[in-house]
Amino acid sequence: MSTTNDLISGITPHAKAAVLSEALPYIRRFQDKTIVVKYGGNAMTDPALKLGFARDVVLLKLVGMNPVVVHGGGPQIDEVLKKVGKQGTFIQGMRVTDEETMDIVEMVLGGHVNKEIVNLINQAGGKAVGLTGQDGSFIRATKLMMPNKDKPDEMLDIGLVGDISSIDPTIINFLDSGDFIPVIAPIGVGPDGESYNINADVVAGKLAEILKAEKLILLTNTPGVLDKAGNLLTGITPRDVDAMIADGTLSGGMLPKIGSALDAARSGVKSVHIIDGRVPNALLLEVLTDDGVGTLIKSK
Ligand SMILES: Nc1ncnc2c1ncn2[C@@H]1O[C@H](COP(=O)(O)OP(=O)(O)O)[C@@H](O)[C@H]1O
Ligand SMILES: CC(=O)N[C@@H](CCC(=O)OP(=O)(O)O)C(=O)O
Repeated sequence: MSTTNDLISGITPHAKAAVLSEALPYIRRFQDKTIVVKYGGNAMTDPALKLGFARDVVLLKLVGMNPVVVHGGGPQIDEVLKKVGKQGTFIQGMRVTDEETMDIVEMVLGGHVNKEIVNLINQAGGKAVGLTGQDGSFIRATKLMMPNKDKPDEMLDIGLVGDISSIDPTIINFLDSGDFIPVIAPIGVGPDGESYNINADVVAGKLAEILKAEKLILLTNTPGVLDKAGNLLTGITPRDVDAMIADGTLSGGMLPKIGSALDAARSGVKSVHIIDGRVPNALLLEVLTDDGVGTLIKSK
């Protein structure tokens, strides 16, 4: 994987200055605005990319925006499940979560992955604070009952998976105003204090809505949303999404992602993007340059 230094080594000083200058209108436009960034587990594979992501987040904070990071970690959970002889099972993009799996989810997401991102952001010069929805009970959830898409009047029980009932933004606003960068693991707390596993795209979408975010950016491991032939779609509407779900073009982890992205766009988040987290500095490209990357999710 090439580093930022490799990428810019052949560029003239004038071209570098031009890129910085191009960022100015975006820095002004997004001053004090909240940008919710979902960092998917599939985009977290390469150490140089992870460091680059952390640097991008810190840069956005230092130029006056309020980045809020929500992370996933599906593949990282699968790795630990495998070590204990369990196989991850998903229904419509949601992990079937029994008690043992939930313990592993808390350990991997709330522990290892969360602290790694916090540490990387801090190493890059930011002040990150890691949270799960258990902290201050800020993400409340109840057990999700999922409609069976083959039998519409039947509900599926997929274990300790949470349906968000409320998000209290107080702690996030408090951290933002203190120049901290919140880093959130997608775990909710139930009425009796129990933990629920929630898809990270769903948490990011709902949080963007509640925080009245300017942008929601979902970083994943594809160039964006792809059509049937595998070509990148630079923009999609709700009608496109319905058609692509019906004909199976959208499947697996893309289902909760696209659903959350659409909900956020319809609830007033000004721009919602699904972008390729494997591209170095993807976040900066999306926020600070004229060249949007990935797919823009339109509200209508
Ligand atoms: N039409 C589509 N366009 C792009 N990706 C798709 C599509 N349909 C299904 N996918 C799958 O969705 C995956 C991204 O979701 P997911 O695995 O949950 O990633 P993340 O960890 O980033 O949330 C892609 O790697 C791809 O396999
Ligand atoms: C209910 C559910 O599916 N939870 C997800 C939470 C992590 C996640 O969403 O990770 P990615 O963003 O990397 O896919 C899971 O257990 O995998």
